[in-house]
Amino acid sequence: MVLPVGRSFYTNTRFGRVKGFRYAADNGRADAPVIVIQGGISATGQLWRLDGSGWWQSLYNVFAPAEDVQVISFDYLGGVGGSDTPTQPLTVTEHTQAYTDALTQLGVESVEAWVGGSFGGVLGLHAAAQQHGPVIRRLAVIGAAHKPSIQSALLRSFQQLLLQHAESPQQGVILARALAMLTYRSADEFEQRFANSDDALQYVLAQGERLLRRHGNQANTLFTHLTPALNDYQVDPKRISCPVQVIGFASDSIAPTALVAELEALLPHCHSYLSIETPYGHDGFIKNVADYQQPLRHFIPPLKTSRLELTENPL
Ligand SMILES: CC(=O)SCCNC(=O)CCNC(=O)[C@H](O)C(C)(C)COP(=O)(O)OP(=O)(O)OC[C@H]1O[C@@H](n2cnc3c(N)ncnc32)[C@H](O)[C@@H]1OP(=O)(O)O
Repeated sequence: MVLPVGRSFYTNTRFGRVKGFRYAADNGRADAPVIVIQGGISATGQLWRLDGSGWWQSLYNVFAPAEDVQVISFDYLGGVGGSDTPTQPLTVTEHTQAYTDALTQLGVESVEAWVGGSFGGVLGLHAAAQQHGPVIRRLAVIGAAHKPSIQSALLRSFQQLLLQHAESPQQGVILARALAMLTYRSADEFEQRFANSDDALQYVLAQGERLLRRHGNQANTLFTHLTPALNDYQVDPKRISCPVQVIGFASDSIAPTALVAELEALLPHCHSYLSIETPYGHDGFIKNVADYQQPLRHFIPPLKTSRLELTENPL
């Protein structure tokens, strides 16, 4: 089955706006169960694209698009996509409330599964713990924990200092992202990948420049409106009644093994806990999908195999 696609879309993804959010929906039947998928702070709702450049492209094989589910993903408020930037930074609780309100506005009363990586996992934990909004029936938390690690909070504070002391906002973004990259990858990968620290420095600075090139001034709001929230949040796992699948990465410094194991131990209904060995650290949630896609598929309710064929818009 080939669905018509919108003017500028590469897949059958439909975009919409609700309560300041831009969202992307890969729709099956209009009444099909909803799966929410949210990525890290630099994510947009466009998870997959025909040319392979979607934010979480490797999840495409796991989920979408199938006729019997609707996959919904939001651009973050203050993020690099098309959602609004709030007048002032929101806390994680406020972000979560805004999300669940937007889902309610879309007529979603229950979410069959919330699949969240990194920031998206933190939001999923909050959404599942809150007593209002759509019911979350299953939650997959990938590379996230119920509170921030002290080291990652410290390094985010340094990112703020870099922004404040840089010669220009652009330079601030490059340096802050470069430092952030140290928290996204592991010491082992740097050891294997680079001949010396100059090569590694070139790589992380290139990542900062890449973020700036792609997103311009919006890249700045990542640091002013999103990352600060991550230094100060806590969710009580005991308030989460739905089954949770926890996926962690052995070399992750944002959600280190000790914290992820603590989350697993505190959850009333941990369906399964998977700790993946990888040199990619926190980026394991993007780079190591092949290592967890089977357990994730098993955790999420069965999807029919009648995949919708992707097509470019002929207009
Ligand atoms: C709490 C939270 O939510 S935090 C989570 C936030 N997570 C993120 O924002 C993701 C961060 N990670 C990234 O951005 C990574 O680059 C990923 C995951 C997107 C891709 O990882 P990989 O596939 O391993 O690619 P890699 O890190 O090598 O980067 C590739 C790019 O860097 C460039 N690059 C790689 N090495 C070098 C180098 N030594 N010098 C210059 N450029 C380099 C490549 O040319 C390529 O650029 P292009 O995409 O413009 O062609």
